[in-house]
Amino acid sequence: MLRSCTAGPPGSLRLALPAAAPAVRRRLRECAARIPEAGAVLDILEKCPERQKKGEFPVVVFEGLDATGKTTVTQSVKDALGAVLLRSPPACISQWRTIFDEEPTPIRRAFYAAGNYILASEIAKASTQAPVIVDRYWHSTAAYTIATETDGNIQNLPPDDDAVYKWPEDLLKPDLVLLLTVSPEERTRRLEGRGLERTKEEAELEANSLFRRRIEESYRRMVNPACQEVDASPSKEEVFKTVLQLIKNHCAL
Ligand SMILES: Nc1ncnc2c1ncn2[C@@H]1O[C@H](COP(=O)(O)OP(=O)(O)OP(=O)(O)O)[C@@H](O)[C@H]1O
Ligand SMILES: Nc1ccn([C@@H]2O[C@H](COP(=O)(O)O)[C@@H](O)[C@H]2O)c(=O)n1
Repeated sequence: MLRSCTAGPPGSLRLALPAAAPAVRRRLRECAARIPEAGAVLDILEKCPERQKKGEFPVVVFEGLDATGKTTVTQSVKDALGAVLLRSPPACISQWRTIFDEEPTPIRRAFYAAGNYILASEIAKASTQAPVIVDRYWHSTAAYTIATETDGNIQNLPPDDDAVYKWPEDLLKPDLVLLLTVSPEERTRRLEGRGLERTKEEAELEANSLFRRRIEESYRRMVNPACQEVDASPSKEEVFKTVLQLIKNHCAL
């Protein structure tokens, strides 16, 4: 039986963050008798071909804390490029999200990791037809896991060259990952302006500035692909222009 991880040695982090698809499947299988939805996610995952390949169109991922503007800018970029917009976790499993959000870390993160592998099949297919814009992918799963499984300030994060910052070898890689950042004050303004009910994790993000800093720093330490940071504090129009230019420069569109 899987137990919840507490902050502590790198071993607990390794247990929390499955490093490849076989580990994700194993973890879902282990809890499927108790959580039928884990069996349902596993069934979908097992129908996805392994080691998905990208099509000829670019794949651009947007990452960042909640309320940094991902939904807003991804929608505009999608319209401007005639792209396909996908998000993680994908729609086919998102109805089970609240169930997994209540589970101990290893099971919860196995759900999000499975979502990334299922999303990879959608990206592979869509990128043969049009550019693909993705709202959260592996970097979110990794950064939130690392931040949850460590304590205190960013000095307590695993060192820069730790394997937790590496992209899983068997997961389809995007061409570009843009990390949207805004000041904590601006983020709070946007959260308040949006006025949606907050999840437990969002409430913790609000209350705990160290947690927020660990997430952002973990994003910054991710490698191959690394995140390209974008200051998302300007107006929606300006952020959109900046992002579109970055995509055009990087992806030769
Ligand atoms: N550049 C901007 N300037 C001012 N307000 C913005 C900007 N971009 C987004 N907003 C507003 O901030 C709020 C949060 O934006 P949005 O929902 O796009 O963030 P998000 O990163 O997708 O959040 P989540 O991860 O929680 O879904 C919304 O009310 C949106 O209208
Ligand atoms: N690839 C992903 C996507 C999401 N998460 C978790 O979900 C939370 C944010 O989701 P939103 O729908 O509010 O954007 C985030 O806090 C992560 O815990 C994930 O782990 N991996």
